[in-house]
Amino acid sequence: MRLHDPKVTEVVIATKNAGKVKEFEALFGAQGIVVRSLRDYPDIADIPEDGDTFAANALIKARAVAAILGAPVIADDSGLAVDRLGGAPGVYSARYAGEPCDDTANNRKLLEELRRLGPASTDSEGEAGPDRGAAGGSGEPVRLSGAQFICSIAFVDAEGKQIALVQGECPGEVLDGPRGAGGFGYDPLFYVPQLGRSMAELTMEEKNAISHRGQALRKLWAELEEAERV
Ligand SMILES: O=P(O)(O)OP(=O)(O)OP(=O)(O)OC[C@H]1O[C@@H](n2cnc3c(O)ncnc32)[C@H](O)[C@@H]1O
Ligand SMILES: [Mg+2]
Repeated sequence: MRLHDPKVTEVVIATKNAGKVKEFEALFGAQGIVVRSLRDYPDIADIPEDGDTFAANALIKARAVAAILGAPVIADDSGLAVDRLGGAPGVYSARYAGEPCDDTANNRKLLEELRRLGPASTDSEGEAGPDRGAAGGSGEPVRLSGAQFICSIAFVDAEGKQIALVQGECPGEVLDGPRGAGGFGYDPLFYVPQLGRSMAELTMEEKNAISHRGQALRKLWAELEEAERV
């Protein structure tokens, strides 16, 4: 990938999330691009994320940091949309259990909310199959609901003008308890049916190959390459 300008060797990503930074480092590192994040700029205050959508929040973060640094900036706004919770926690994923953001508390709240609804059954979602919502003694993990990880990535120039805005999605299911020690956030509760493992049981490469973030970033690369061609 050439990020807009082939001479670019470094990108700024408007995130404080260490898990996101590691994933972006792996994704951009493969292109020889160094990632800077807000962890390198500790004086930049928290940016209010008051948009209604992931896309709006990604743009808010990218523009706020571009204005401070006077440089092009990428931002990622992402989260989990759970079918049986009507798409919650959605844009509130980071503060689902309140502020400050606490992954363990968020995961606990997600399990509480789903258990409150009772067992997943074949009726509520219409798509439940024999291995959903019941362990059935088959060794299959218990899944409480279908869900999607969603990631919007915004790229703005130094003046805050939108260069690209893309979104990636990753479908899966919410487990009834955590599995695995990798990843971050909701990964231990997010089961990837086609791999038979939770997101937290995947290597970084496996996660980036299928994740909402990996997909969004590949769309961004494709858009920028297309823009350079015309
Ligand atoms: O705003 P920044 O500084 O980027 O960091 P953040 O952690 O607040 O990020 P968001 O506002 O985008 O909120 C995303 C929430 O969704 C969760 N999340 C996003 N991507 C995830 C992933 O790949 N795996 C697990 N959880 C994820 C994450 O843990 C947060 O709770
Ligand atoms: Mg945030």
